Amino acid sequence: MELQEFYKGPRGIAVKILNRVERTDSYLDKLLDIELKSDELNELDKRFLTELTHGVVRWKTRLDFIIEYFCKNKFAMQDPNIRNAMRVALYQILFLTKIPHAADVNEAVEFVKKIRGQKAANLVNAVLRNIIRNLNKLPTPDSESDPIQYLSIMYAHPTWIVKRWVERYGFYETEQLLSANNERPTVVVRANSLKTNVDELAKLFDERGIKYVKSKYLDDFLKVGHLTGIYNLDLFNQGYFSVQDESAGLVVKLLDPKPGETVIDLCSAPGGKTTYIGELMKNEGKIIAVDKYEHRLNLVKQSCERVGLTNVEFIAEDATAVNFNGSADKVLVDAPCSGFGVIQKKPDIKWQRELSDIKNLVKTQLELLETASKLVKNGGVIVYSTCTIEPEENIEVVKSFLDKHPEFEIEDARKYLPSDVVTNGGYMETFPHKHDMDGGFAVRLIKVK
Ligand SMILES: C[S@@+](CC[C@H](N)C(=O)[O-])C[C@H]1O[C@@H](n2cnc3c(N)ncnc32)[C@H](O)[C@@H]1O
Repeated sequence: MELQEFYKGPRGIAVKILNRVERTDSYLDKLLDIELKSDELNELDKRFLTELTHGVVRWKTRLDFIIEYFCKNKFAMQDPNIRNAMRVALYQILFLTKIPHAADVNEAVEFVKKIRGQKAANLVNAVLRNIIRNLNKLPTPDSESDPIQYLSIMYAHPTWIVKRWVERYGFYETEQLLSANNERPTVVVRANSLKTNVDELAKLFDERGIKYVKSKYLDDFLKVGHLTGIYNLDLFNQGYFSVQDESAGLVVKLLDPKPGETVIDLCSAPGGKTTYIGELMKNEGKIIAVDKYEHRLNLVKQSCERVGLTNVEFIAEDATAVNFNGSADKVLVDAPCSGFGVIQKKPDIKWQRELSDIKNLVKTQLELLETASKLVKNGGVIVYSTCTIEPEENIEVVKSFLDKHPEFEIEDARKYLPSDVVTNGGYMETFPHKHDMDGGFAVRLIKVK
């Protein structure tokens, strides 16, 4: 029998995806997307598959710590199929408590028996049943002797990140941040003002039985909870709304695009901010959407079409290499970054990034700002933003840029944004544990001469 034949159903496919994430550093969502597009699973199973893969990646080292303890340190040496089948089972035992534990164990045992034989299945069975018997006395690392290791395991984040955050925020705030990062992400949508308004969209959601609350930060945003299948809704396909986190929406509010202006979006794909910019400009004026990768720029094109924007030009180009002068009113640099503000949505990021990535990204971020400085007119505005909370990629980049460019200065973000997302330095900083949205950074720079 081909190995592929074993990876059936949501649990089997989850193991296949998790094996590949571990082996190849592939992005979880890309692998998941392939499976979600196939007809092999029904809607319910697709949701379950997403829950299992995200859940296991989110809690990986916590799950491993428990299994390793009950495996008497033989877990790490097991074949990836066995390890991931056990993680999938333990994730269900700990976090999806509606499913009877016996079913979680049986599925894992049967899968391992087929793929690795009876002896391996016996080990899986014995360990998982032992864990179930000891659910009220699971092992925990000692928080006193090694607080970093404690947080790192209990909240499943790499030690090097935890260490950085404890140094920056202290133990208790780091614990809150790590805990918020492990929440299931909330889906937030933005009403498309070209086609509807937030009250009408709310009514349309009511008619479809979709629950929501209004965003407390943005008038045109609704938070719809943990809804899956949002992209399949008729209203989405008809362009009535886009899915966008509030932190991303706030970046566009800070840019404050107006009808008739010329706005350049230097890192535009997949287009969440481009479309919001276009909606606020009421489809009047010009937007130039740039991205380094043609295939990603196509996503921006599709989104613009879906929401009904007709004033967007698309340029697939490395924005650090373009050498042209411009006279844009506004330039958005939504830079590639480490993504540590979006760990809720992309839990694999925390395991894939290394400290050296941050240093390499800073170079590109500064180069992008350099390009932006040439494209914006006197009196014009650059907004520099990221979806990370790492100062090296945020305010430190801005400081380096301003040292070299005295013709720019920071304009206080309070003029555009609610004050609780603005720091004393006048720039936006958001955090999952403080604002219940993605972590992010944005600063508004004016070219004063
Ligand atoms: C954070 S994402 C942008 C998200 C987008 N603004 C949105 O709101 O949907 C960063 C984007 O920058 C693009 N990018 C990376 N390096 C670039 C470069 N040198 N020039 C232009 N685009 C670049 C990536 O392809 C990626 O699409």
